Amino acid sequence: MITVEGVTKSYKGFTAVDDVSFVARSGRVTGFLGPNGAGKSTTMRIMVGLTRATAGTVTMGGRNYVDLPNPGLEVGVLLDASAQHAGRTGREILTVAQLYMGLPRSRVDEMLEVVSLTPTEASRRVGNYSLGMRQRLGIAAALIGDPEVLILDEPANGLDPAGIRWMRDLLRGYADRGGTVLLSSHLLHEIEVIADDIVMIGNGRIVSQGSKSELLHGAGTVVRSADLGLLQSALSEIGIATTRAGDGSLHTDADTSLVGKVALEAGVALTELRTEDAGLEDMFLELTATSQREGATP
Ligand SMILES: Nc1ncnc2c1ncn2[C@@H]1O[C@H](COP(=O)(O)OP(=O)(O)OP(=O)(O)O)[C@@H](O)[C@H]1O
Repeated sequence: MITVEGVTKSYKGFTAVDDVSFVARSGRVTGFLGPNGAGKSTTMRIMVGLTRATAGTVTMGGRNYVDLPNPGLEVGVLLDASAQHAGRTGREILTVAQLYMGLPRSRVDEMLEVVSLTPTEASRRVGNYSLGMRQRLGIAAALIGDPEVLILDEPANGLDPAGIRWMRDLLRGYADRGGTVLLSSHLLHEIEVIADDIVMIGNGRIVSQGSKSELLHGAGTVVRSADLGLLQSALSEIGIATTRAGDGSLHTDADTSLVGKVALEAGVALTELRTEDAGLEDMFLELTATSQREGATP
């Protein structure tokens, strides 16, 4: 579990992270979402002691990262896949981590296999790796100590579709075995597919957080019928506004039970009645509108 409490980071009068608090729970994948410059990387750097917070604390399993005696055994970190020594081979980088953490030598080959780097690739210098290969190596280095917590900044960057699917399955399995995964992304679809919980940040402040189902649920009702005109007027008589979508369905903010009742009383047979899920993209653009460079209107 990661507990972030009141974390603030100011740079000469500019507040990059402003009183951020959230919990990433064990057994769950927590997606940390926000537009460019929102403060995701700064918050993650603070978590692992690379940037000093102006205020606030971050603990993992109750302790500060900097106080962990052998941090790689407890927290796996991938902040910047290109930050590895370009002159070392992939195998050397994992071997350094293995020696440093006091792990058996066999862990290196195990990890290369987990991230699908071939022996030939592992013997090439990292400076010649593609971005996707660096991400794979970075994930291997994060996982090598079999930690309980994973902190990954944009891990899907540079991965091909098969690589993204592989990473998704890997992180899902990791969380299902009780691990805590915090991953930042601005790839909304990725977060929508993989995350159990979502923390959204804009301009350094948390704008929304909760389980994915809570956040994306309850945006109104979608209804279909051969007689939508009659239903529309029955709803409008009791003050419920509706809109017709291009696909022929009717949308309203009222909840499904009320719409169903009105339809029954009006004698309108429905072919579909369901809660409308808010799309993550719409929600993201709306909640982070003030920090979007391109404005909020899609
Ligand atoms: N060392 C620093 N000095 C001054 N400002 C900084 C420093 N580090 C980060 N910032 C600023 O803090 C803000 C948050 O940056 P951060 O890298 O945390 O954003 P991010 O959400 O990770 O963005 P991205 O999705 O683009 O990676 C930005 O405005 C950035 O310019």
